[in-house]
Amino acid sequence: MLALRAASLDRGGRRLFAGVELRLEPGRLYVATGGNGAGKTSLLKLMAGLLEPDAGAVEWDGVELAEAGGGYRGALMLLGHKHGLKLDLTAVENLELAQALAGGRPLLDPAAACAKLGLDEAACAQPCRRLSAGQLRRAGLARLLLNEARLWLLDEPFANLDAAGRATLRQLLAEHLGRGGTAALTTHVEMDWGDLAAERIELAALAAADGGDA
Ligand SMILES: Nc1ncnc2c1ncn2[C@@H]1O[C@H](COP(=O)(O)OP(=O)(O)OP(=O)(O)O)[C@@H](O)[C@H]1O
Repeated sequence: MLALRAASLDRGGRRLFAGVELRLEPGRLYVATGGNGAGKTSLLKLMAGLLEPDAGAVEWDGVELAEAGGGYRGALMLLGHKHGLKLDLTAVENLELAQALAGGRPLLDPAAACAKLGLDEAACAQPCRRLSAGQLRRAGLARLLLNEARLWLLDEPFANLDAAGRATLRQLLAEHLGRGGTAALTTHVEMDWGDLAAERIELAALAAADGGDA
């Protein structure tokens, strides 16, 4: 389980939040919301161990991320707001590479993962530079299906997706939570989370609770 303990984060000379206590429980979805520059991506990077807290701690199963090392990387699937695909490779080739590099137990083969994200064979067989923005997003999200990961951290995963793509992603999230996984994501899309029972993390509220500059 990931936990922020009295965590503070400054960026660009500005305090984004301070003293945040947060536990990401198994089977739960957390949705970070806030305007541009509010700190949503920074919060995910802090959770991923890509940024260090300026005060307090971020822990995985009770161990600070800096110490948790490979155990944490194997449990984590982080998808940034960029698609992260190599444009000269096909979607399947990208996924083969991602699966080989990932730490967790393999779950699904890359072609099947592409198909589950609604990419047809023609889309999967051409270099990613020829795909549309929504197709690129789908190919990037297919990485969620490749390897077992207890914690998904997803930055703007609904961006560029049409209604069918959004429904697919919701289904993937529901299946992940149903397996006891945890997910935290950022979004600008207002949606009814329904059965997913998302818990909101409102960046403005975190900042207001602290207030002031770094
Ligand atoms: N590499 C960086 N160096 C310094 N400051 C940064 C850096 N990246 C982001 N910031 C600052 O951190 C603050 C939060 O940025 P962040 O990207 O976390 O916001 P966000 O809520 O994800 O925004 P958006 O909705 O626009 O994606 C902003 O004030 C931004 O200028």
